[in-house]
Amino acid sequence: MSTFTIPEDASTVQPNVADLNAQQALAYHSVLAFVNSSSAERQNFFFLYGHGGTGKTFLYKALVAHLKELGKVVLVVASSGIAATLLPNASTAHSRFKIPLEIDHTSSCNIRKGTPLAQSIVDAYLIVWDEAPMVHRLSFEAVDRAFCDIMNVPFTGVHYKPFGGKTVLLGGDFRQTLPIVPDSGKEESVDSSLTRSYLWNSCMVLHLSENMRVDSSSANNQLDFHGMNFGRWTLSIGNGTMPARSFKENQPADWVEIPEALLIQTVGSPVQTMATEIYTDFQQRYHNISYLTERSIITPTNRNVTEINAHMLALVPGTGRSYYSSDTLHTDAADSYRIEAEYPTEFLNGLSFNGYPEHNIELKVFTPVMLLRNLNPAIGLCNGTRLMVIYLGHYVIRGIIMGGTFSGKTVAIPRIVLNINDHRWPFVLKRRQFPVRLCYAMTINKSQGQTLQSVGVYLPKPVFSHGQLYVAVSRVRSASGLRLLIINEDGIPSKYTRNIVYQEALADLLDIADVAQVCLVFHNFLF
Ligand SMILES: Nc1ncnc2c1ncn2[C@@H]1O[C@H](COP(=O)(O)OP(=O)(O)OP(=O)(O)O)[C@@H](O)[C@H]1O
Repeated sequence: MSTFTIPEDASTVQPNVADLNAQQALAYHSVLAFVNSSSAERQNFFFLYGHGGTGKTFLYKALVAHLKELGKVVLVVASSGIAATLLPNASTAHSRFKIPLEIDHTSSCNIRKGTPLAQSIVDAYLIVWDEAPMVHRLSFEAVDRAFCDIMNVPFTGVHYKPFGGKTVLLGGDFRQTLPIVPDSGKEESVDSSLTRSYLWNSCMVLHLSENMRVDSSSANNQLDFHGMNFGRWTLSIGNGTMPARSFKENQPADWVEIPEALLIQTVGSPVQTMATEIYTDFQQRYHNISYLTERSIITPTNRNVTEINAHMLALVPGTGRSYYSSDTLHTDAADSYRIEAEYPTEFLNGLSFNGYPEHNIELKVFTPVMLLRNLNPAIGLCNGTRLMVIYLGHYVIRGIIMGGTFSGKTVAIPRIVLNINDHRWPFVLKRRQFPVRLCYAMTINKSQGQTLQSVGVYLPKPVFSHGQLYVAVSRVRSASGLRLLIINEDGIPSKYTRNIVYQEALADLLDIADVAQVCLVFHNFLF
């Protein structure tokens, strides 16, 4: 596939300790010092806390590279597939640690002692887990129970050690999206946060605050965004400190004004305007993998993602290929004949589910697609991996991975059977389909963790959950790469949009400066 120019991707750069800034170096040495310490009081549970772009991923990579060089076993996981593709040899935490999907206060992971997986945990010198705030606290507690069991450490009492004494470095940013708790509100969301777990009491927080993504020397970033530079402006959205107002009585005052310099004024169709703004010169560049890798339109809902993708697909020259799924239902109900008769195949074909492929997928060569399942993390095929399609076969689709540590690799995607268990229906839908969807546009939640050159934030409706606006505006290095298109409920372009920040989710980190100081004291003591 040498005819394609593979984009230079920052995520493939291998950082080492000399590249770290002062805060990163402090965190790096602190973890290593505590890991190496033989003290009974040895700290073994860390949280690397820093807002988007402070170089958490960069730091994990430096740590992992150093320990691998010393021949140590390091397990690297991330809460989402896309975050896993940005780290070396990482997989999702759920697949690696066999965390149950249905989880409660007594759950443990499905890891049996004596198995190779259990042994890899025993052997691990360090366990790194990125984007931790996205996962429900019960998942960490299940991992804690499982590790205690594997390490023969009592789960309660004075001899208890978090994670059975294994050194665990979690990281992420509580300003970004929290765990998705279906049909729930703010309280459940905040309660699901890691900071509400008993584990949090034993955690040492390491703090990064210097934004390495936003290029502070760029003139664009020095522009005045409501009295702030671009980096501070994005952070004030994340912190919820940007002045906000309400437009209706009895509604929270969480509508913020977006600076004119970042706004797109629509002319005609909003989707077309957004597409033209972000996919400039598309007719000449639709097949250029660098061009596709470095840009995306992001929006809160799948409905708008589908609308934009369909618009972009129509602009790609040539005829495409349609792939239809084979859909069957499975039920254990006594009256299964009645259920099968009530939900014929045509009905099943018409069902759409978040995170699953459609019955009918239309693709063309050169279109970007996102993988919807962890097919093989070892070769970069994770839920969230982006690929540019280069071959549309009957049994297989081939594509080139866009971004992440496997950028530029050619891979094959097979059809698989997906079991879709949605509480709205009295059956499990078995859909045999290629687990992909077009990704000229993606949801804000899917974009978390990515660094892009050009991002269009399409808001025909405002965001609906904590951290989404912050994730959306903090994907770029420079203000010049960010454009927002906001439509109000009267269908008119607007400069106001909602910024939902659950202060309760951030409150547990207010004393962070003190914790960082404690870390510094230990660091000075140990060196
Ligand atoms: N010390 C450094 N020197 C040079 N570049 C750096 C350094 N630290 C981070 N970067 C670069 O800054 C950008 C953001 O870093 P990174 O992705 O590690 O941040 P993050 O904290 O993981 O962000 P997010 O929370 O949004 O995932 C990347 O392009 C990375 O290569």
